[in-house]
Amino acid sequence: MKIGFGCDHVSMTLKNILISHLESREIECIDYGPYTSTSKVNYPEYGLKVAEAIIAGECDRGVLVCGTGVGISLAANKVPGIRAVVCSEPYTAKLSKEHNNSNILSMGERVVGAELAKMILDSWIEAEFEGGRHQDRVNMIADIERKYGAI
Ligand SMILES: O=C[C@H](O)[C@H](O)[C@H](O)COP(=O)(O)O
Repeated sequence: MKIGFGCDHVSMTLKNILISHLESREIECIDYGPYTSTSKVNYPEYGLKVAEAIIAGECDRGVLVCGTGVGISLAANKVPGIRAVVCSEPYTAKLSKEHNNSNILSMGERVVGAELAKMILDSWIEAEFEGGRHQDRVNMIADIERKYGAI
């Protein structure tokens, strides 16, 4: 499994901690930036980079971090086929994969501590989409994208 990472200027510390955590589990990570925290950046740019990398098949899933996890996930969700979720506890992260087939997990560096963030990430990485009735509902989300000409 290959995981793409993106963040903004307030969330590089948590991004780097999460990359090291997954690498220690021998999970391949691709960092789509930013790579320095010296200047302010705009989260939509990095949400888009990771979302497009998933759609292009460069990585299987993505992890995004900003102050709250909200802005960067909103941006990623504008890319058709992306289902990005903001989580601040492991239960929602797990169910977002099992039921909603989320392909991006987003968290807030100003919201969750590093140890909790690792737990949230682990529960999401280990979860698998259950399909069945949940596939029908995910298909209905794609129908909404189709209705508005996004796919
Ligand atoms: O949803 C947006 C994120 O939380 C951003 O990380 C946040 O808005 C950045 O704020 P500032 O530019 O004031 O550091």
